[in-house]
Amino acid sequence: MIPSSKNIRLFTNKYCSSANNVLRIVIYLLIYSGIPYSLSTNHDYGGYPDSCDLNEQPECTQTKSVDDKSKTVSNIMKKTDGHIAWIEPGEIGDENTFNFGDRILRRVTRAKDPPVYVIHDFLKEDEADKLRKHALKLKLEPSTSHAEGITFPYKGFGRKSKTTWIHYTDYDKIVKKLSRRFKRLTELPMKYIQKAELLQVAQYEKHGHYYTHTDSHNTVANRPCCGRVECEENSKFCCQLCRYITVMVYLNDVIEGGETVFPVADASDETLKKYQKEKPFDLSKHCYNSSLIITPSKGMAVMWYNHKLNPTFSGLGDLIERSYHGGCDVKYGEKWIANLWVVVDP
Ligand SMILES: O=C(O)CCC(=O)C(=O)O
Ligand SMILES: [Fe+2]
Repeated sequence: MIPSSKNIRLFTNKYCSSANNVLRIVIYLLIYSGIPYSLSTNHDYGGYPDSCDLNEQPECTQTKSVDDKSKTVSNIMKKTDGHIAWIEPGEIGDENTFNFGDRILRRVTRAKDPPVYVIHDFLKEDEADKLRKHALKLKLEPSTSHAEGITFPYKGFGRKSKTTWIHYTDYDKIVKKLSRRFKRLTELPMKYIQKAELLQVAQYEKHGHYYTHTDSHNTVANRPCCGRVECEENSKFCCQLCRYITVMVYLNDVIEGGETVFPVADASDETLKKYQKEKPFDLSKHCYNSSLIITPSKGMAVMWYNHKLNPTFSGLGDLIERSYHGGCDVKYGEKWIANLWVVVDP
């Protein structure tokens, strides 16, 4: 019998729908067994629905992709029951992709200890320009080192730049949904971005630099985190630095110099000890001995962890000793950066 088109339709409907069902079950089993995640380190964490990003509704913490990941990648802890994300760096060169609607961005591992990631084109050229223009309008003042004398050994001469600060409600107006971009990148709940320190914009002119330092330090009991309280500038006993993550974005291309360096990233214990003993923090002399050297590129973000999490993954842990870093001399041109310091209470 020659099958009529109606018969073919019935046949295909019947068998294709059961084939579809089988396929569905296989996909379901694969997803819930975690096999896709254990087979690949190149996860796409970019799939959160838009509606989930801004207001942190409880259901947003329960999206399937989050649950899948927390089942299979145990060290990526999510905000359910108070856990805070710590993104495992994997191997150098590993990358995760993010879908930002009109473009795909890649978060690439550049170091494992501390975990350092770079994200090219995190800001578009015109967005970086707008932030710089806004900072100029606000007027930049000669930089001081926060909590001088605690994290920074030079009392002033090791940092040559100017800075100003922008609240998230303002930078979100200048660069649409930038706070949401920070949230996606850090994989932290929005409240950590909104309660981060103000966004610092810094301008280095020729010969500008920032010698080796850590952005944070080990915390002490009974002192609030800076960014949570109003303090007199440099009054180191009023607050303490609790900067879990730094996200630094280059706002221009530097003609020559101005590299960001991590002198002892991934170094052996022996090298770290020697570094801490000899303190070759003067980057005008020691820039290029660093184990990780990042060349500024307009719009690129560099993200790193300054602290581990405490053993329950619910608060700030120890300072990561190898998070020493700094900015080398700008040899020609100038250098602009924006720093977001995400605060987590101990
Ligand atoms: O300028 C750089 O590359 C590093 C800046 C920095 O470490 C800071 O502002 O804390
Ligand atoms: Fe720094």
